[in-house]
Amino acid sequence: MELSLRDECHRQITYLRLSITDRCNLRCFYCSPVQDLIKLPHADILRYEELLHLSRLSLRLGFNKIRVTGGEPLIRLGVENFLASLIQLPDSPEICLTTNGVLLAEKAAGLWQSGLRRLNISLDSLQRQRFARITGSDLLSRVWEGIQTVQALGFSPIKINCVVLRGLNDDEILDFARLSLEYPWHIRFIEFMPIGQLSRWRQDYYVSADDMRLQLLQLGQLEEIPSEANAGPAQRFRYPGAPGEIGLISPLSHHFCHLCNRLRLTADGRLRPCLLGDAEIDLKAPLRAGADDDTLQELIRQAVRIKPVQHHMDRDFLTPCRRSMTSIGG
Ligand SMILES: Nc1nc2c(ncn2[C@@H]2O[C@H](COP(=O)(O)OP(=O)(O)OP(=O)(O)O)[C@@H](O)[C@H]2O)c(=O)[nH]1
Ligand SMILES: C[S@@+](CC[C@H](N)C(=O)[O-])C[C@H]1O[C@@H](n2cnc3c(N)ncnc32)[C@H](O)[C@@H]1O
Ligand code: SF4
Ligand code: SF4
Repeated sequence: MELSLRDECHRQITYLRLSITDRCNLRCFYCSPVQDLIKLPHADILRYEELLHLSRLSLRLGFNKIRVTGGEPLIRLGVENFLASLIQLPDSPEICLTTNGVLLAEKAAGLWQSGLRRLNISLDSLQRQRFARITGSDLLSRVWEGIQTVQALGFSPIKINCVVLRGLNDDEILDFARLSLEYPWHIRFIEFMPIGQLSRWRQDYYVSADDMRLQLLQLGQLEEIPSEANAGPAQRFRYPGAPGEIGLISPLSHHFCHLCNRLRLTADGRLRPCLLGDAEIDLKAPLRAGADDDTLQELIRQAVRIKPVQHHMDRDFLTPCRRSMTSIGG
């Protein structure tokens, strides 16, 4: 059994993100393309047993963390059983879910029973009408109810992801930050990235993590929290005495590519070495053609070998990647 996978830059690759559907029950402004994409035919989406097989092979190669995402992962039927199967895989990988929270209240008990504990929830406004404008649906109260339900059940950590958009929600940074004074949640502010050919990206919407930090300092000093093993890309802080944390995710202004530890599997079974690059390795075709485990593992190693040193986007030089965020999974 191999113990670890390192790429050409000596980065240890341990974290696999699985997009289990390209479908979503929201149409977030910063994520959905300007015109509807053709949905992947069901037959093109990896079945749960295929996802489990590829996860098992990845864990044998040294991966130890798997995040289930989408589209919206909670709209896929049977997601609770799938999570339970992932959690029971050998070597107890860390299993996490990223969701928009719309179905959390009704699914929370089932998710808890599956063994899932780690939840990242997207929430871009605490104001009802604004939430509706950003996501296309008037569902803030349902998401809030979902967050309160998972908090009461004991899920931990609960991370709230907020993509900050100038003129749309950047005046709510302090309202979000205050949640870290009241709850043990990690409130994470994310820079808007140009993803997908039909993205609504415009420079004017972009707010840098440095600007977010300046606003955050109005509420108090920010104590830096050192990163843990397996941590994601957030720089972490805490207001003195607060039960929760603040995170800044700055893919454009201060990228974290030198620390990158991840691969992504798209809903249709392509392994992406980088979120912001278009290179992909098809695992679905060989898997369905009956490729043996060695062949599939060699393809995973190949994705690690071609991982770019870093992305090449910045605010002034943008090369939006072609695929939309919903089929990559964030
Ligand atoms: N450019 C870039 N952005 C990323 C990467 N990973 C996460 N992000 C951004 O951070 C957002 C939040 O990601 P999550 O799904 O919550 O996962 P995570 O940040 O890895 O979460 P933790 O493991 O809990 O820290 C994503 O939607 C992206 O916007 C990455 O590898 N590269
Ligand atoms: C694609 S969604 C998938 C999971 C789930 N539907 C959700 O919203 O949490 C995963 C993450 O991607 C983030 N995201 C989507 N488009 C983005 C963009 N253009 N720039 C930065 N983050 C983005 C969302 O905020 C969300 O936290
Ligand atoms: S995939 Fe997530 S971020 Fe994208 S539209 Fe759906 S809920 Fe919003
Ligand atoms: S942009 Fe690519 S290389 Fe950089 S952190 Fe994200 S996935 Fe990793």
